[in-house]
Amino acid sequence: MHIVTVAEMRALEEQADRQYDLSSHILMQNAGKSAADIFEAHLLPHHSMNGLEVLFLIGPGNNGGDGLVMADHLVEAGAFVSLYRWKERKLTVREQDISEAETVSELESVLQSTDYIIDALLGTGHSRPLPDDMRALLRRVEQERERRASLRIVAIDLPTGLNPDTGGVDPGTIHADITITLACPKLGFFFFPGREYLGELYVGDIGLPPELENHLTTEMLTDKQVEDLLPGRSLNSNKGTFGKVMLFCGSPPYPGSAYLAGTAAGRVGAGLVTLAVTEQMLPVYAGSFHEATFVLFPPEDSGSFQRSQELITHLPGYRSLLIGPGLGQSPNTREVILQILEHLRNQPEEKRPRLVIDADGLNNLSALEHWWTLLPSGTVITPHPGEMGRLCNGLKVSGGNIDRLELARGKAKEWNVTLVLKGACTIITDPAGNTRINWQANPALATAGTGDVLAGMIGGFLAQGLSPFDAAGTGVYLHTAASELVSANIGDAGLLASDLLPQIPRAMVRCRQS
Ligand SMILES: NC(=O)C1=CN([C@@H]2O[C@H](COP(=O)(O)OP(=O)(O)OC[C@H]3O[C@@H](n4cnc5c(N)ncnc54)[C@H](O)[C@@H]3O)[C@@H](O)[C@H]2O)[C@@H](O)CC1
Ligand SMILES: Nc1ncnc2c1ncn2[C@@H]1O[C@H](COP(=O)(O)OP(=O)(O)O)[C@@H](O)[C@H]1O
Ligand SMILES: [K+]
Repeated sequence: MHIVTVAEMRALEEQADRQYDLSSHILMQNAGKSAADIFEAHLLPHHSMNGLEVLFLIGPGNNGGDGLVMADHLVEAGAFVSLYRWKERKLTVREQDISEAETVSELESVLQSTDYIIDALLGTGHSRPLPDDMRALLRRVEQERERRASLRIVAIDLPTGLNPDTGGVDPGTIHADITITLACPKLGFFFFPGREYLGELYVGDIGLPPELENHLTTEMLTDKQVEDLLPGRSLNSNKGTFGKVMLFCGSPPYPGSAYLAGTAAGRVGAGLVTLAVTEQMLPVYAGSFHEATFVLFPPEDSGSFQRSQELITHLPGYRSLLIGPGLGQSPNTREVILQILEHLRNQPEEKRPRLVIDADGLNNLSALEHWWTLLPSGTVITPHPGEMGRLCNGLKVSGGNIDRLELARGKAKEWNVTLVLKGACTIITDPAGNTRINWQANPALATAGTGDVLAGMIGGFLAQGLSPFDAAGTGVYLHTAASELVSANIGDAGLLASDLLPQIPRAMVRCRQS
């Protein structure tokens, strides 16, 4: 599903008119019908439209027009609809226009009884700050919701005052419980603070021919897309079919990282997981990770060449290699990484394992000038904002605002990598600028070790033959989907990274069933 800027959305609408005779009027009819259908489906199975009280706040432009069409459909389906036209200060209740003098008190009484308020004030045409009286109206709606927890607010296309290009919000913008956006999600939905204002997001089809979107390169990850990307599982398969993953991860202070990443690689379906560990570390893993095999690695005080050669000797036959989680930072470790990278660069592409570098793999590299020139092509890197900052010479990288999109795109191209810029609404972008953004945000994931799980999942998908961009997108999406399954039981705090592991296969099943 493509994500659009306002300019792209307008261009799509213009092209639909020019090439397919889909006038603005037709698109609006489709938009209003689609919003009504989504609203009705959302109500079921607990509520029906019959007798439901719905108040529409209607703005001066096409967003208001969408609201009017939607209102007609709701009336037909049996709802009690009131319309408040903001510009004209005019209220219509059950088809009766309320006289101007009484509008204010009547609006107040409708507000106090309505089940739903539909925000069709402004959509993508919002420019300039919201006028005071519109802010006051929205504030009154917000107060009413605070008073009455059952009141629900539905935004059409977007919550009024949210900037669809940047995710900025006007001080008057209120949180929607549901946003029914039209045709495509808007770029600003994936950035903060806007992301917090949308509630549940639905996308309404307005009948734009899909081929109009062919040139768009930014997508929202969806169940359907990930389902299509998941590797097939033929009946006649063996562990070789699903690829082997090698991990160079974990060190005495951080033993759990290798376990979390390795198990995650297995949980996404990789055929075999091997940990390259020192003899000192072996007992830690042998007791907890029964399925793994091990490459015994010389200890850190032996020469880096001896260490890297041990791993390199075992690499043939491995389809992916994960370097980094829990590795620690030291000159020796950095040397080992550099020698492994040199070996991979000198291998023909079809023979070498696909590489994922995370955490201390990145931290070790970021100390070097032009570190990216050392990477083999097709590498995936998975920095969180702090690691990204280090990779960018100490730049301060934001947790979630729009700046991070341009940064990610620019750096994926400059560094020639598939870049996973982690955090709420993780961005995945490749050197050609293709971008996928994860809509899911879950604060339960903000805990140590969840990044190790993600890196392992991506390694596991690479081993199964997915391209770097697809493996990264699939891993990111299922990682949050697994966290949602955990959160369904425990809420949004208290998740341990290891809780994700058994939920990963369930997240894949859910994706396939959706
Ligand atoms: N044009 C089309 O073909 C389609 C448009 N659609 C709908 O149309 C919306 C965009 O329509 P518009 O371009 O008319 O934009 P809006 O309906 O968002 O608002 C534009 C109107 O609001 C006024 N306005 C802008 N900023 C304001 C502010 N701060 N305070 C008060 N008034 C302000 C403008 O002067 C203009 O009259 C979309 O969000 C979507 O809901 C959909 O129906 C799909 C098809
Ligand atoms: N609020 C959030 N919403 C969605 N995902 C999140 C959120 N906070 C953290 N994450 C995800 O959790 C993981 C944390 O990884 P990272 O910061 O590398 O931690 P660690 O190195 O301790 O494992 C990343 O995949 C990140 O995208
Ligand atoms: K709106």
